[in-house]
Amino acid sequence: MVRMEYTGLPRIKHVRAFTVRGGGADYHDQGEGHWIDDHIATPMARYPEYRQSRQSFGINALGTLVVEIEAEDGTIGFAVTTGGEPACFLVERHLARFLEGRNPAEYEKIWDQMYFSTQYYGRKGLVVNAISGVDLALWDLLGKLRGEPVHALLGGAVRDELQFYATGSRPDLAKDMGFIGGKMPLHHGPAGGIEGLRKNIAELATMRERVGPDFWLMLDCWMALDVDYATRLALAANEHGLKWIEEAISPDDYWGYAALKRNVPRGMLVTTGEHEATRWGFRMLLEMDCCDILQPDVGWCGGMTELLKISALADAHGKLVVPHGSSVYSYHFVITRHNSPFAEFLMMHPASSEVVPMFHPQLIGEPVPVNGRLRASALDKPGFGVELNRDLPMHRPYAR
Ligand SMILES: C[C@H](O)[C@H](O)CC(=O)C(=O)O
Ligand SMILES: [Mg+2]
Repeated sequence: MVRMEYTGLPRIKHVRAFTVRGGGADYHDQGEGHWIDDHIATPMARYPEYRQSRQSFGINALGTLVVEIEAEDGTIGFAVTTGGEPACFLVERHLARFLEGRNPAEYEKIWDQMYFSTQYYGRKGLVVNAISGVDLALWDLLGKLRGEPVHALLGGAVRDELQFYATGSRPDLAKDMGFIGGKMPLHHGPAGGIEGLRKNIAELATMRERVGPDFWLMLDCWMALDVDYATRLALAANEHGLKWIEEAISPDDYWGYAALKRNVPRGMLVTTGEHEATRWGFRMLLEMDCCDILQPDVGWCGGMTELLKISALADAHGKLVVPHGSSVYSYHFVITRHNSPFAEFLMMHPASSEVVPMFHPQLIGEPVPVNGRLRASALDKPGFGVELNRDLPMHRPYAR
């Protein structure tokens, strides 16, 4: 039997990896005075010298990774994620071999080979960020080659628009801008003692007064707490209608999350997953009943190929998947899934007072919510529908 070339797509010619600094996919890499680096509770706050600023302990040490995949006909797919120079090494010196010369439609096999070839030193963190970047660039290329948006490749939109909640320092302003809720960073952790706990609750109470009884308010704890502190915070915050408590403890402490989920007041949601990776990591969260909403970051969890598996697993467990940040990579997913009913929008304006594109200045044509919403038709462009801002100074440290 003659086996037909089933896609007619040009093969992959070249994979390239670059670093770029200043916001964008490494959204913590912001200038001074930004709300995202203003005394936010972290696991490093146990050391007073690292308490005021997350940049002081290197939250922005990596910078952005840009992956470009060029096909033989000159079409280029690209993606951005966090990873910087070490991720460039991984992409150019290890992962590129699984793509060059291949058919871009073979994303399952390519993912499998990237993951299992790095498993002896990878599995989570930086290596999976790099795999995610390559995977997203591949989906972008596939969409561009087929002339279809990624959401169409995923099965198509299941609703006409996306609805967003906003993460930032001013949920009250987010409400005026039409968002459905506001997630604030927690400012004090266990090192701040009872005084800090009271300040956390006072901030929440002030915001509740400003936004009224119905607007969603959430707290992002960025892995800073222990189960006892998180439980006390949740109980006190319940009086002020906290909708969810996010990433309260270490992502490795599945047992702690299971305990926290049992401890929080009925109706309050426990969310986590932005620093979790792959179907196996999320399986732990699901089977140990760690949370109510999974929040994979599309650029960190293994990319779109892996997110589809994570979301199917979550669906079978009756759980929602609301990806962390990740801009267009998240929007193209959320619009296609019933168990992803709304999306996050990270307010990257330094004072959270204006809507600016989440990955500014790296993407050209990055859509932003208007009145807290985005029409599905705004995503109707080939691939992820954005272009790379080539005016930025990009560096290719491991060119081959
Ligand atoms: C605000 C949080 O500390 C973090 O910077 C962002 C995040 O975890 C989220 O958007 O979720
Ligand atoms: Mg978070």
